[in-house]
Amino acid sequence: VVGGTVSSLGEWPWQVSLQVKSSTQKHFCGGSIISNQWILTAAHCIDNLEIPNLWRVYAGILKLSEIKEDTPFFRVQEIVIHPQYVIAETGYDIALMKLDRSMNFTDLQWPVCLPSKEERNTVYTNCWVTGWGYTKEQDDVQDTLQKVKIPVISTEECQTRYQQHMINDKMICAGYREGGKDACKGDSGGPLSCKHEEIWYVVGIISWGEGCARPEQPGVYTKVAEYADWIIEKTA
Ligand SMILES: O=C1CSc2cc(C(=O)N[C@@H](Cc3ccccc3)C(=O)NCCc3cc(Cl)ccc3-n3cnnn3)ccc2N1
Repeated sequence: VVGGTVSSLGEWPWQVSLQVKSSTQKHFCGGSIISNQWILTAAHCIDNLEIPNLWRVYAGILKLSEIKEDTPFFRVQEIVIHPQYVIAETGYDIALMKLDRSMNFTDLQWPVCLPSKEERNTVYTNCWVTGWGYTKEQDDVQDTLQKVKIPVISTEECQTRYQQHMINDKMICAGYREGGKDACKGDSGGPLSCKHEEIWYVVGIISWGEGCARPEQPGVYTKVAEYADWIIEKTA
C-alpha cells in the first residue's frame, strides 16, 4: 500500500495473508474471509500455483513477523478460478479458496459482507485498500498491515486513464488524480473494503494498475458485486 498508515489489530478481521510453502515460505497475496470455509482472492495469485497443498492461509494476524513455525494456519482443500480468467488486465480476476476446516470466528478473524448484485449501482464513499504490499514501486513486503483510504472513480474516468485497455463493467477503479495513494506489489488479491450504512463490504479485489500511485493511473479492482451469483453458486 502506497501512502497508507499501519492498521491496528482487529481493524480488518477479514484480511488474510495467502502464503506459499515451497522450499521457503512467503506472503504471496491478500485475501478476504467471506464465510467460515471460503476465502475470496484474485485469480492471478494462483497463476502456476493451482496445487491447493502449496497454500497456507493466515488469519487474525497484523504483522507477518508474528508468523512462526508453530503459528496456526488453514490449509486449502480446493481452489476455484473463474473460468473466463486469462490475465488480470482482461478481467475475471477472481478466485475462491476452500479451507480444509471450518474457521471459528473471533474478534481477529471474521467475515466481510459480499455486495449483492442489486447493489451494483451503490455509490461507495468510504473505501479502503489494505495489505502487506510495497509502499513504493521499488520496495519490499511490509511487516505490519497497512491501510489507505481511496476514492472510487467512474468507469468512464478510469477508461480515459487506460486508453490501451478495455475497462469493462466488471471492474471498479479507485485512485486520486494526483496519485500518491494506491495498492502495490504484494497487496493483490486483498480487498477494497467499503463501509456503507454501518456495514463493511468487499467491493473490490486488488487486481492491476500501471505502476503504483502514479498520477492519473488509478488502481483497477475486480468488481465483486458483478460476481455475486458466481460466488454463491461456487460456495453453496
Ligand atoms: O515476499 C515477497 C517479496 S516480493 C512479492 C511481490 C508480489 C507481487 O508482485 N504481487 C503482484 C501480483 C502477483 C502475485 C503473484 C505472482 C505474481 C504477481 C501484485 O500484488 N501486484 C499488484 C498490482 C497492482 C494492483 C493495483 Cl489495484 C494497483 C497497482 C498495482 N501494481 C502495479 N505495479 N505494481 N503494483 C507478491 C508477493 C511478494 N512477496
